[in-house]
Amino acid sequence: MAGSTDDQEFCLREVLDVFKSCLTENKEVVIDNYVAGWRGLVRFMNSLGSVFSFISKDAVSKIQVMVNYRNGKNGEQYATIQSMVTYELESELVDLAKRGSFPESGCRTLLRLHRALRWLQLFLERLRTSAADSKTSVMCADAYNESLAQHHPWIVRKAAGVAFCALPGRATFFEVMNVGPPEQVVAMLGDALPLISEVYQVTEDLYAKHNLLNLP
Ligand SMILES: CCCCCCCCCCCCC/C=C/[C@@H](O)[C@H](COP(=O)(O)O)NC(=O)CCCCCCCCCCCCCCC
Repeated sequence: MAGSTDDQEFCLREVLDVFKSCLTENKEVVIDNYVAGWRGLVRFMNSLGSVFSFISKDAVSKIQVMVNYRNGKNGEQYATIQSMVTYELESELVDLAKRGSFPESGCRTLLRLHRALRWLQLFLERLRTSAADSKTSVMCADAYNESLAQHHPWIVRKAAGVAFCALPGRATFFEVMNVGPPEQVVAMLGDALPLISEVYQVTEDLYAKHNLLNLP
């Protein structure tokens, strides 16, 4: 990703721009860009401290599964989420009801990231509309409870709750984003959110159409 390979130069705008570039003209979601977006987010999360490492480890391993498919012999089939779904379903490479021969199918792996994208969308929307004295930990927990938490067992929810308490306050959080003064952060979020939401919705509709929203 141009310009954001160095932690010092990290800017969240560039990361969110990558999500903007995910959608092709005919509304397909490009996996390389989707995965690059997640990489940038993970880098941002790592810069917030090591309490988040259990979260980033899981995200990194899912990102790696997708990268391996892209680099594998059927890489072309994994160019977009749409082509992946078609390919994996037609070739019967997905465990549909319970985990079996394909515990790391592209479809189920991407579904985990997709659910996390819903968390991101809700969290960024809260950040965007928050007052200067709002608590990031509360915004993050609310977004999580409304989305990802519903798919996580108690122990993961508990650990996530502990990690959220370690989030820096809104002012510091905005500084780490490295986008500029708070008004600029808010404006940047306003630009980025509709596109992130669109990527989310296109994926959600595709998964719903193929009955893949509950893949084990
Ligand atoms: C900045 C604060 C970061 C808060 C992150 C909120 C998300 C909390 C997720 C907690 C996940 C705990 C780790 C374990 C997950 C897995 O059990 C679970 C299920 O996987 P399985 O079916 O293979 O077993 N995995 C998942 O649900 C995928 C989780 C992926 C999480 C990616 C989070 C990346 C966060 C990027 C933060 C960027 C913030 C930018 C805001 C300006």
